[in-house]
Amino acid sequence: MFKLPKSGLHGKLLLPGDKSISHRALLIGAISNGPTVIKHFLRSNDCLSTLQAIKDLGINVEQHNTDIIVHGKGIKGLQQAAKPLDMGNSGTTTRLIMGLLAGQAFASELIGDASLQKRPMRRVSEPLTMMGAKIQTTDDGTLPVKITGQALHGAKIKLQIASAQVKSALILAALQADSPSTIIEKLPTRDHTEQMLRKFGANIQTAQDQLTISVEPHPELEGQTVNVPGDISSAAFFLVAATIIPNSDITLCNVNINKTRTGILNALLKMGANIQVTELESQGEPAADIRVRYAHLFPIKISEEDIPAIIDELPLIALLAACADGQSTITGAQELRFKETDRIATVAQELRKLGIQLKELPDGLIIEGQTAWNVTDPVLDSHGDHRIGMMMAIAALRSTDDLFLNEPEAVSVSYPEFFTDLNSLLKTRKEV
Ligand SMILES: O=C(O)C1=C[C@@H](OP(=O)(O)O)[C@@H](O)[C@H](O)C1
Ligand SMILES: C=C(OP(=O)(O)O)C(=O)O
Repeated sequence: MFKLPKSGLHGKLLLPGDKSISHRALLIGAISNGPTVIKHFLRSNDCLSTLQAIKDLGINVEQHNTDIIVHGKGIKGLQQAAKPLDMGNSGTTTRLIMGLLAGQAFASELIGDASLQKRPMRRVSEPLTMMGAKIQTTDDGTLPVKITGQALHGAKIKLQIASAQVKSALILAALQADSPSTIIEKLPTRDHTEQMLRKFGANIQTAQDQLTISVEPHPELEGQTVNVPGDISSAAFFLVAATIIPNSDITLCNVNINKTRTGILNALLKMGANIQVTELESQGEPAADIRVRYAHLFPIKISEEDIPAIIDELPLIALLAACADGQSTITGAQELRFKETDRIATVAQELRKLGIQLKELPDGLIIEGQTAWNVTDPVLDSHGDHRIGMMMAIAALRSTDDLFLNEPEAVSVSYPEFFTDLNSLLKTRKEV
């Protein structure tokens, strides 16, 4: 159990690399010709699952701390793995690799940890079947998944849920099909796969509606250098911490500000947060330094069309709402129930321990702001979910009680240095 610190935040922080971009750089590097150099790669457990998977598929990888060189062998260069591929805790690895392996000339099996074994995989296997894929899940639609690689055909597929993982799996399969494919999203989701594949030489068009994606098969993908910007989903914990802890003033450096990811900035600004974004020159995805200071907060309404750009930050929105001046609502977020934990349930359960009043909806939460935080249980729990653990560590900074966190090590899934970085921002304040 970990005793949680209390203080305001000051100083500067360089965020670790973006998780979504790190996964994609490994996978796309593996199926490209020649070396791909990944700079500022995120060495978290989830990305290391992807790294191990491509090694198991016969790809040589050089590792120099956060610089990685992937020696890609082209789209037909992967080899059958000698054993089931272990996806660990990573939904992104699993779903993207399902699309990649569906069109290969060999069979694969995917396994994962207890949390990942509960997560739905038919959302990927069913649309892939429309391209001719042969994928078997358990009767519950979960891992282990068996993929018998097939010759795939192009298809027009309309997605039923807004998911970048599902979209990316279909794009990776469509690259291997016998004719062009069209994928139509329900709502625009993060577009790192499309952006990166274009950079590597693929012909992928996104229509003006931002929903319709056309994929030409069999591109000549050439290895590239990928500069991974800082992860806005990791920066979000400190954006929120500095906003809710009086006297805080921090600058988060080199944070990715891809518009499909900046829902947290938009929400903070709507709530009255004190944020300055200074865009940096960048050779890859856009990045910025973000200064944030303590502010008085107003309530917010988050609804379905807002969700994709803020999906992983919704637990933090619940915390912000608890500090705001009135009642906030999150709706249209049923996808939260299919993450590492059911994040509607775990957010409600954990924030209630601090005395925060909230109501669970099937697809979201109603949160009462500025109710007295009367701690009813000082032992908080990550439930093995990195984002819940980090959100509760930030919530604990607002409470005057001594609080503890169970399973703090879950943070390593996306942010192994989280507590070190948090402590550095707290220590800086003492020196001021
Ligand atoms: O494509 C990605 O890298 C991700 C997409 C999102 O999942 P969904 O596609 O299930 O919304 C997000 O929650 C996850 O952390 C990363
Ligand atoms: C949902 C997440 O990741 P994944 O789906 O890759 O497990 C996350 O990082 O919050």
